[in-house]
Amino acid sequence: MSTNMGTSVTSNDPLIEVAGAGKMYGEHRALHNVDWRVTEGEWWGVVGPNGSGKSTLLQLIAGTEQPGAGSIRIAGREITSYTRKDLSRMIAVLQQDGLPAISYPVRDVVEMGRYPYQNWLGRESADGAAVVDRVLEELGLTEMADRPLDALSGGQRQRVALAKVMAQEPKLLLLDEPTTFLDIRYQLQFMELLSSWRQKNKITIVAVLHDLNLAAQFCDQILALREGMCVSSGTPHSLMKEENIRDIFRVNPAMVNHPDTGLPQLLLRREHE
Ligand SMILES: Nc1ncnc2c1ncn2[C@@H]1O[C@H](COP(=O)(O)OP(=O)(O)OP(=O)(O)O)[C@@H](O)[C@H]1O
Repeated sequence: MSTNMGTSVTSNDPLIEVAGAGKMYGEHRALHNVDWRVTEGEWWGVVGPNGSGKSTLLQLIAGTEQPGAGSIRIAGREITSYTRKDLSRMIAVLQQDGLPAISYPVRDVVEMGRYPYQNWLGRESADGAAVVDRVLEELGLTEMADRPLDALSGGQRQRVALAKVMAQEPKLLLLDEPTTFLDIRYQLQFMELLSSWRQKNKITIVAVLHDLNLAAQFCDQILALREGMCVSSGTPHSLMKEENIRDIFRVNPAMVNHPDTGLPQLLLRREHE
């Protein structure tokens, strides 16, 4: 197995290339024949009903599950050709409840993001402490760096989880419903933090999101799955149309344009008035 990172993407190689990917769990088909290309620097939202295969797709790209059919290529190479440590230098994953309420101090948790850069003695050659300081500062966590995680609110803990993946300095960030447990203010704050971090560091983001309005406001492109298949992909304007939403989610929507940006936003119509 090669340890050559080879993470620079040539102009022809997408950062992620999913080709004919399928995944079975026993008799259950979680994904079927998914083709998808993500170019470096893009922010994709992955949407779809419960059980449509979003998390499974993310796990294939993270390398934590193997496809039963097709292939996953990262930066032009089969994902299986990378070592686990190579992948963790390149890809960070953040789940919906990013960190459990344990008694570890904030700084220690953020430092864990530096693990992929440490040797077997737990030391790293680059100045990891400076990276951790900078990330704590950027996310407004410096004041609470010594507080234990279990003394923070869920929203603050999710900010620490974001700090930990930022300290990892990935090229690609995979997020699985990261705003699920956040109130609307923290949801927006979380997405804005991601957005400015992405602009500064030119990273690529793939985020599974249930909130279509947030997806439309922040993502460049959206991929929609239904019953394990890719049913639509494109810009928020092209995807967020009444007929698409009705078809994918089986609800009756009304679309409006955001008054600030003109981006499509969705209102739900009640079935019975
Ligand atoms: N480890 C597993 N073992 C068996 N079945 C699984 C496993 N993981 C997922 N599945 C099944 O595969 C299908 C797709 O699941 P997945 O979690 O990818 O969907 P999802 O779109 O992320 O759903 P949600 O929006 O509810 O989180 C579901 O029917 C699920 O029950």
